[in-house]
Amino acid sequence: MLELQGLDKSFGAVHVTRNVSMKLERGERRVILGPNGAGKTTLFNQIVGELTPDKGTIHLAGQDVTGLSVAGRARQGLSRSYQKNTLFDGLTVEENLGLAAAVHTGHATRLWSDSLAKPEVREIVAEVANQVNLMPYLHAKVSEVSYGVRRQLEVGVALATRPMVLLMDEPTSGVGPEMSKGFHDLLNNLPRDLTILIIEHDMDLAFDVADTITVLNYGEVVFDGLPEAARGSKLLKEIYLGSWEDA
Ligand SMILES: Nc1ncnc2c1ncn2[C@@H]1O[C@H](COP(=O)(O)OP(=O)(O)OP(=O)(O)O)[C@@H](O)[C@H]1O
Repeated sequence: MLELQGLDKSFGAVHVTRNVSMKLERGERRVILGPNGAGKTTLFNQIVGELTPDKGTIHLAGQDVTGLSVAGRARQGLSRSYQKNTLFDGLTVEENLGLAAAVHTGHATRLWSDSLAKPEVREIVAEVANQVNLMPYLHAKVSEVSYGVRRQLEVGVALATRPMVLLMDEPTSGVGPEMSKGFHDLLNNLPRDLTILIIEHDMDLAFDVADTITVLNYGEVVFDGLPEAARGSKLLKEIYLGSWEDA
């Protein structure tokens, strides 16, 4: 579903991504782990289209999307859940989901209340609100909901574009252990045919939600395999200086 081949990226003399390749099958949930500075975010930005790789290709459902913009990739089914604040604070949760769905379905018009009334848009909003447990908050303004609900909504907005592949950059950063657990449950309850790639440095999340794990170190893939194998890997213990055993 998503295939990266030989992605290479340098900033001046700093070689940040080194010949990174991986393949995600449909429905696979893969977590990319790595210590600070390993190049995770730089890799993520190449996949979503915010950075152009110096070398290598990105294929989505068999199509080469390496030359496409962020929006072009989104149209092909690659959606990103933003950590950055991309929600409309003055609008309700329902309106935020509706706008994403309206843009995706081509129903976005100047009079956006009309867009939100379209049956196709309403259907997506209801489906996504259920998937990410937002039903109780639909009519609340984003500015009034908790940080945790905002994070759920960010995932919901990404899902409202009906992606084939969902990318997330450190989805539980900044949330406490309880909320983090709720987020793990949310991820585990998403449709099984959705392919998910998560960049993370929290090993708990990786072991809880991942089917497969890739570990980056100094921009290079040093592990690619099943979570059980990752747990037993000496190399990974070294990279994480013992913290691995606490995972
Ligand atoms: N635009 C840039 N210009 C120069 N160097 C950069 C740029 N972006 C990233 N780097 C460098 O590339 C390296 C990898 O950074 P990156 O943010 O991709 O790592 P990371 O694994 O996501 O780290 P973290 O977990 O701390 O977010 C770092 O040494 C960083 O300083």
